[in-house]
Amino acid sequence: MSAAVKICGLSEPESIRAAAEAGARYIGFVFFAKSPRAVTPERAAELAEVVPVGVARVGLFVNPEDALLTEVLAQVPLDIIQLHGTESPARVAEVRALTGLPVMKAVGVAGREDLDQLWDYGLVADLLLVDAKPAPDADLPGGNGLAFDWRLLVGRRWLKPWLLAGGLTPDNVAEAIRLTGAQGVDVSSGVESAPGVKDLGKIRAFVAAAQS
Ligand SMILES: O=C(O)c1ccccc1NCC(=O)[C@H](O)[C@H](O)COP(=O)(O)O
Repeated sequence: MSAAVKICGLSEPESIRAAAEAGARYIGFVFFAKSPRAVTPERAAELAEVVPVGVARVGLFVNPEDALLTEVLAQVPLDIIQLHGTESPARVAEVRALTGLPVMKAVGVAGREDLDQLWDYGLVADLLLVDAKPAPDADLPGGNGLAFDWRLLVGRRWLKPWLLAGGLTPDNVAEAIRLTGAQGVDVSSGVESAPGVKDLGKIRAFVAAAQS
C-alpha cells in the first residue's frame, strides 16, 4: 500500500528539492522557536518558493496566537496549517476560520484512551496527524523520534484522512503502513543526521519505502 508522505522541519532548499523530487506530497515548516528545525517567516518565504506546484506547504504551529498566524501568513504562502499543541476542537475551528486554510490537527497517542479525541477533532479538522505522545518532560511536543504501539490503530477509522507519525524511519515505515493502513506518513528526525539537519539520502529512502 502506498501512502502520501509529509517531510517535516525542512530548512534548506536542497532538502525541499530532494523531498519533492522523491515524491513527497507535503513539506512542513516549523514556526516554533524552541525547535532545532524552526524557521523565521522570512526564511520560510524564501523556502516556499522552492516548493513545486502540487506539493503542499504546511506551516506547523504550537498553540499559536492569532497575531502569529496573521504575521506568518502575511509573508509565507502556506497551503495547510498544522496545529501541534493542545488546541481544542473549538480552537481548530477558529484557526480554520481565521486563516481560511485547511487545518491538520496532531493528536498524541500513548494508549487506547488517547484515540477517542480523534473523533472530536475529525469533526472540525481537515486532516488528522496521529503522532506519538511526548513524555511529560519532553522539550518538544513533536519531532522526538518516539514511536508508539501501532497495533492500537489496527482497524481504526476516523472522519477525516489521517497521517501516521512518530519514530518513523526508512527502515520501519513500510511495515507501519502495512500494519495500520495509514493513508499518509509524516517524518522529521527519522530522516536527519543530527537534530535539525536533514539527510538527503534518508529522505529519498523514506519516500521510496513509503511508496513501495
Ligand atoms: O519537528 C519539530 O521540531 C516539532 C516541534 C514542535 C512541534 C512539533 C514538531 N514536529 C511535528 C511533526 O510533524 C513531526 O514530523 C512528527 O512529530 C514526527 O516526528 P519524528 O518522530 O521525529 O519523525
